[in-house]
Amino acid sequence: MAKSKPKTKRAPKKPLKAPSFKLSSQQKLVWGSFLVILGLLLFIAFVSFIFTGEADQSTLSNFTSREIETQNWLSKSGAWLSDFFIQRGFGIASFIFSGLIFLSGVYVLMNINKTKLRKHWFWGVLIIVWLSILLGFFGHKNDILGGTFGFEINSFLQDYIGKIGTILLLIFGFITYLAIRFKVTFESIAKVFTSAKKDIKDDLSELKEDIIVPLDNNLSEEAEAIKSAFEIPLEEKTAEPQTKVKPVAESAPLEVKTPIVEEEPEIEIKVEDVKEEVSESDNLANKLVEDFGQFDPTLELAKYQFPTLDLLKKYDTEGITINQEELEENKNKIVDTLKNYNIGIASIKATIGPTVTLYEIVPDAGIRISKIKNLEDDIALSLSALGIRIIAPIPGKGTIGIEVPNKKSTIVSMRSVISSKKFQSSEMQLPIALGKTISNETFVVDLAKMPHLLMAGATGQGKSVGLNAVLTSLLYKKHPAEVKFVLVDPKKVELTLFNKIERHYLAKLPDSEDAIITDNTKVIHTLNSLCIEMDNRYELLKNAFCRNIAEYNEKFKARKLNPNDGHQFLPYIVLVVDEFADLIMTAGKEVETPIARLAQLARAIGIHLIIATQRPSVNVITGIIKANFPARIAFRVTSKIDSRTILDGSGADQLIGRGDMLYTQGNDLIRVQCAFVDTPEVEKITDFIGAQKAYPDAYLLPEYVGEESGTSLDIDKSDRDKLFKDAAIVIVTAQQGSASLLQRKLKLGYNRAGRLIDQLEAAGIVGPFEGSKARQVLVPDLLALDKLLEDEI
Ligand SMILES: Nc1ncnc2c1ncn2[C@@H]1O[C@H](COP(=O)(O)OP(=O)(O)OP(=O)(O)O)[C@@H](O)[C@H]1O
Repeated sequence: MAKSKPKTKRAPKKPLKAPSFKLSSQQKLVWGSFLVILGLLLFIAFVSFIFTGEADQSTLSNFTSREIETQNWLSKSGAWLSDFFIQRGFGIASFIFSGLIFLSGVYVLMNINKTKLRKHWFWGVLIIVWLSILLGFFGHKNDILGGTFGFEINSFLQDYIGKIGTILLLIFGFITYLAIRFKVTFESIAKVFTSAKKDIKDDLSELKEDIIVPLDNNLSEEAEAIKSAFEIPLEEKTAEPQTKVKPVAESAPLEVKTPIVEEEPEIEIKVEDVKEEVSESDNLANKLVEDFGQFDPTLELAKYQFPTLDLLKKYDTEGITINQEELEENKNKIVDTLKNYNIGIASIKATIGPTVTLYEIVPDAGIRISKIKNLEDDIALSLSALGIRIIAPIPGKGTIGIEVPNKKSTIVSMRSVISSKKFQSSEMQLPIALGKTISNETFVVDLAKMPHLLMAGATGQGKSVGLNAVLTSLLYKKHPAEVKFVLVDPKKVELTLFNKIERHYLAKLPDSEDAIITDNTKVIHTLNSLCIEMDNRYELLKNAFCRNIAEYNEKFKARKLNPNDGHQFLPYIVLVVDEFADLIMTAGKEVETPIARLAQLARAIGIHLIIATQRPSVNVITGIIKANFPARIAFRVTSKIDSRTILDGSGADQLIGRGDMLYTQGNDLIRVQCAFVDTPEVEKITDFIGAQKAYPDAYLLPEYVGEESGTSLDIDKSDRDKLFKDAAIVIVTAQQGSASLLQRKLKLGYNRAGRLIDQLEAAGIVGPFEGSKARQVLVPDLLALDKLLEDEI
């Protein structure tokens, strides 16, 4: 069946262009001023038309003749336009048109969100129509009140539903408008009346207090009568007002209440109390929202512009190329190999992805799945390709999948995933566009749902690119007020570019100069500080009766939480640790404990962890860390054991590198080609953001006072390691206080060497921990050491 001619064809590409219609700054200026001026001209022409319209009527038929003069302030065009809009159109409601056009100009000039403008136009046109019909009701043919439109529609309606029907229809239109546009409800109208009633009641009680001296008894009685008249419907609707109009002493509200208490269970009364309290605070919040609108966390950087798509690169090699010959060849090889082992195939189907093609086969009835699974190596051999992965069966499909790498892989650009509809229209809290799946769909996940991410892979397989893809996604979707990054980069080179957006997006310790953390002591401080931030946030959530950060922020935006009680809008915090193995090796438990604590507890309060490591060994990814990182990404690793450590199964060892990855968030393994974002692209994005107005400082984390100086000095002499003296000799001889020196010279494990260093510090032989530098040796030579040790005894 092989075809003689290799036929290549391009798969239909998804449109890469951003959906929005963009104008350059110059075009905006031209368009904006054009619309503003047009709006003004129309307004002037319309006003003039009210006075000169009648006189100009006769001139309209001779519009082209220069001899005939018009009186409109804007001459012939003014007269014609006004006649068109007002007389023959919508009557004086047409003034709204000039307003809408003027407003559109302002929006374009000031680059304000266009969705709001669309709303204004929508409602504006509806009001024009409604007003024109309403005014047409009162007007006559050919008058300017409702215009021809208003008059004609009116006469049409009146023919069919009569005058009363038309009025009722107009009222209905008005109510619908209020309900949809201003969300007015029957309850809110009732509330307005109730609060008015309450105001009057308060005024009356004040009045009553003023009239203490019964000089004017009648007035006091009157006031009381009015007061009780209002009280009755609140307490008990059935009670007759007359019974209440009694002298103050006899009005006895207790009498009314007692039967209620007896008949009704107590709980109901309590419920009413609570309701009143809640509604009062709600009322205040509603009023604040009415007056000032919802709290907008982005207000401080209101003019902040999100990075544009053109900062990201387009790649020529993008788009899937289908090589029919390759497909056919691979299919035949798979079928033949399976046939050699007596496995018949009922059907075979291919799905082409960016780096691999998935062949889905349905074996003949009675074939055992394990038999096919065991043939992984044989199929790889016959296809002479690395990175064959067999998925038997594909979850939820009832077929067996064989993934075969494409001869020519295609790059998935960051631009293509960021511009995808799936990412652009995602409603996720922290959306991350990771790349494309085997079926070429953009793969978007929510970091807030993960809630933490573990990334592992051998060196050079795409981890750093993956981290950059995650950070880029968030930069494209989240305002600086909504998310903050804590970046830990022991390699000191990978994340430095993000320094430029320190005052926009980064969080740091109050006393530190650099926001990106490269030093191990600082990492420990930062992690502990994040734990404090976590505890503080939990306290805030508890006080606000919220279960998670999303609820809390919603409540804060609705102005239901008082900033004077310490409440504030809480941005998400994303902690990114590159080279986690390095940290664990040098700081061990000190790092593991806060990380584990954050991983266990921080999800609800919006702190999310992303940890990347080159060495996915069990002493780096410990059980406690694994248990709290259900979402994992595995790039290619070198051994099955490493794959098992990350994914709890094999697969990562069969990837082909360069961003080919497996993603899991529990059970399913999804193969994704990671989106590629290059350093120059990240640089452009950070430059773009960095050039804009920023907050005065990075987001400050709570202060953490380290304890390491105290703890090490508490070590008891009797607890010293047997090798303590030997270690001291090694350190003093080499004049270098490092644990790795002890490891090498005394052939020790890291932990024991670390303990020895702590003991040497306690004994005053080496100085305190200084991050990546070796500790200072405080004893100059062996003689001094001998003396020091003797003195101790
Ligand atoms: N998604 C991708 N698409 C195409 N090529 C990629 C992708 N990811 C990585 N590569 C290629 O692999 C190279 C190494 O990637 P990267 O620097 O991310 O590896 P790494 O795992 O971080 O390595 P190290 O651990 O040494 O820092 C990149 O320079 C790039 O050429």
